[in-house]
Amino acid sequence: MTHAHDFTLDAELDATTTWDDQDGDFESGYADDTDAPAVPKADRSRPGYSTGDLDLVERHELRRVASLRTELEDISEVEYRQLRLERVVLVGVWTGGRVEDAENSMAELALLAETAGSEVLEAIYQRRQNPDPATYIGRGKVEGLAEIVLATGADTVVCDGDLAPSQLRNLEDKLKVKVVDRTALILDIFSQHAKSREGKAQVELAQLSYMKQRLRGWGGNLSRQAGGRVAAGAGIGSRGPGETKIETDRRRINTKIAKLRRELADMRGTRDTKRSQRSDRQVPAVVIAGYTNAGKSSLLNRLTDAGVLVEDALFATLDPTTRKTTTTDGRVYTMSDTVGFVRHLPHQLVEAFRSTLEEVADADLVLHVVDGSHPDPEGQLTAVREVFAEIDADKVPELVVINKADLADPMVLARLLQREPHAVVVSAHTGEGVDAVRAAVEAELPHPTEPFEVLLPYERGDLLNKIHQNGEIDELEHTADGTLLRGRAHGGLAGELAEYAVTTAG
Ligand SMILES: Nc1nc2c(ncn2[C@@H]2O[C@H](COP(=O)(O)OP(=O)(O)OP(=O)(O)O)[C@@H](O)[C@H]2O)c(=O)[nH]1
Ligand SMILES: [Mg+2]
Repeated sequence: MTHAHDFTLDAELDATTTWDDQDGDFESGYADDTDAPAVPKADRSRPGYSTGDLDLVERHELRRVASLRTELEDISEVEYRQLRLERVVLVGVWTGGRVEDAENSMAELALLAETAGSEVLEAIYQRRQNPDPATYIGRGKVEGLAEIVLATGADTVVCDGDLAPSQLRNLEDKLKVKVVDRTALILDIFSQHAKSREGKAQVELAQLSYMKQRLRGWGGNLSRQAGGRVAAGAGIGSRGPGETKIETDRRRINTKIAKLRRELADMRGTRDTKRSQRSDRQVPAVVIAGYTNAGKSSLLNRLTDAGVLVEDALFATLDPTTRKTTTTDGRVYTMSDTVGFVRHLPHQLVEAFRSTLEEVADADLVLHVVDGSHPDPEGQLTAVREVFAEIDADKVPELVVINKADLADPMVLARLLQREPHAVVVSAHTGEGVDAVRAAVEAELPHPTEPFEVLLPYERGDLLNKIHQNGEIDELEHTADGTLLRGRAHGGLAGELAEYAVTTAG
């Protein structure tokens, strides 16, 4: 059993099955073959499910009625079709590299699927030079996959890639269940989690663009769909799907996309104004970024008591959440949470989320959080840095924070520290290392540079406050005429202080 592996996940991922083109058979990945059940454990543990062939066929028929065919109707409403994933089988194609990479990729897909609210019944991948242009996995393997779908009672197959519309359609035709790709899955998660107006608009835009590309591919399905619905006794004669309908849909999608783009441009204007106000005030901005599920929101909570939503689901954060906080010596700075990164983030999403990510490029410091307990933290660091480079955020000073120290293997932590000598090890969970992170952040914050020496009258307590919050004080003395201060401030504040400057003669 060369590729046998149980994922070390909480996921109900009981088995990995690998197909190898060389030997033609597919291999089931149960670690112990004597224990290999006829159906995956997840299914066995489900009371009321029998594995009789007839039942399977019946369940299959039921699911078919409730699957994609009926949901295509949504397109005419110019609404993104809801995936409503429930019981899924994951499928990947492993084209090269280490076995662990293939399995990490599948494990991540499993986490994504669970985040979307589905139950993972089985994960399989095939070793092959390239994905099949027609069916993603090898044509000969589709039948085997169909059997697994039937045996597990899955209602959806999720492919670990960005599939062509024709590939999705071919697989759906053969498997008789809904087939989605990684992009659709991520879009679905985004749409479930987006909360702010801007976040929602961005997700919708990305969904519409994705859908528009697929409309062409679904043309054939749309026509055939009528038969399916007639057979199911629904919508007889009430709809006439066909090319004209697709054209209408496409036009409506285009109109909606244009409208969303305009709205987003407006929202972005507001955001830029806010940001320039901040840079006028010279309040340093720290941004927490990193791979999804690394613990960014948890760390922000620890550092600022912000109460940001923390969820053991990928993409818990979709709103840029900014908090104001202070250093131990009273200087004010902001700290923002960001949306988590994923590998192979669909290109249309990178663009859609650019305004969120741009915050990283504008920051004075990035806290790059990585999950030290993940099987491949180095891979995550690299993947995130690639995105930083894409959005011109790679020039921003970066502080690597290795989180989940309480879970991580000490050997892995040591290995990471060797690679990232300036990293800080922390557990947002236990609080271990949080003070070290805070100290490191304070040390990295840009310092004000304009020296001042002023005598502030006592009625200018407001200015004194500002100096405390945004400047640095070297000397402070209370005199009969006011407060005598020496230190450094940012340009704006230094300008305000100018009128109280102490002349050397004083
Ligand atoms: N054991 C342990 N769990 C942690 C730690 N930090 C975070 N977690 C858990 O990891 C999960 C993800 O944490 P979040 O803070 O939501 O992660 P995130 O990076 O903000 O995730 P997204 O916003 O989805 O990208 C949650 O279940 C946390 O409770 C830690 O130091 N130790
Ligand atoms: Mg978060």
